[in-house]
Amino acid sequence: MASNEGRIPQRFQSIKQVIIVLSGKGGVGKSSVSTQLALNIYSSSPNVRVGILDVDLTGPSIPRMLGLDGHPVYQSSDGWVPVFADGSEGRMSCMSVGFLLKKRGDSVVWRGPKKNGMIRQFLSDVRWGELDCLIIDTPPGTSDEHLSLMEHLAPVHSKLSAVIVTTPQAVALSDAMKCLSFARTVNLPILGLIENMSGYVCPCCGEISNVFSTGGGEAMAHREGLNFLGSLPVDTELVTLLDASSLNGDAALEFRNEESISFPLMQRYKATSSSKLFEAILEKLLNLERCNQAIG
Ligand SMILES: Nc1ncnc2c1ncn2[C@@H]1O[C@H](COP(=O)(O)OP(=O)(O)OP(=O)(O)O)[C@@H](O)[C@H]1O
Ligand code: SF4
Repeated sequence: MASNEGRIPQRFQSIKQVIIVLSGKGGVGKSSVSTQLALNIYSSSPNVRVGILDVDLTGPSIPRMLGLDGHPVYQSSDGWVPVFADGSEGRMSCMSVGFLLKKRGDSVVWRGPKKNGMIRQFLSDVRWGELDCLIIDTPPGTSDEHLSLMEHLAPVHSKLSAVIVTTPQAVALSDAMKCLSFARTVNLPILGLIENMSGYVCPCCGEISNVFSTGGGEAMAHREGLNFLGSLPVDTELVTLLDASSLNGDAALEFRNEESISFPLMQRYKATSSSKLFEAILEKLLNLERCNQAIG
């Protein structure tokens, strides 16, 4: 796998901010938080340009969540052209190993060096152009992918930081602590922590009930001196939305035609209660000064 490592600084020169989304445990909602972060940043201003790089090599889900499954990636003489979200007028772009697999469901079984090569190639070869923010969705835990990202990005980008996603349960919190420890070890500033699947939004009346424990993420943030960015309840509307985005063929067309206005995913997302809650999270993020972000 050829890569052009020397191009990484030049590629990242035109990207104002890079946010790495981390979680200690799988399935806590890291990819859906990455997707929501991108959608909220996109809609925060009419000229904002946002990219998502999905480096969850063994379980890429961003193309599915953005409704971009199966889109081809073009290789130009100057590198890979990212995939643009339908109707986003080129303001939301995405790159994922999911676009490079022959079919959805194919798995990537790679050892460390090959994974590192892929990440290096993503960082050096994707033509993001000017971006206000690049969000990087990572695999759960802290592994080759995270080390590789830090090795290549920390020396070239001064606005590199992370968001940690956890659920409130003890097992997820204990894994989130490992992420925090990783971030501290590699001097990665943490913007804050989001507690996902915290309570349940009733689809009938919108009331939030605490089915499982809640508040564990907030308590951990306070204990560790992190910014607590907010809680997101289990939201069936959000699941329906992200699952519908993954439809292919006729079903997807039918879904898209219901909302013929540009960027149908965004229209649907804005109607969910998660979107309102995430607006507050973004507000907090935007207000954070970088000097308050660094920890440890
Ligand atoms: N707040 C939420 N309410 C309801 N469903 C959610 C919520 N957050 C995530 N989900 C759903 O839970 C599932 C797992 O979420 P997601 O893929 O974002 O997790 P993940 O941490 O990225 O997982 P992994 O890294 O292990 O692939 C998805 O089907 C997603 O739609
Ligand atoms: S939250 Fe309770 S009261 Fe509200 S609709 Fe659901 S079941 Fe009924």
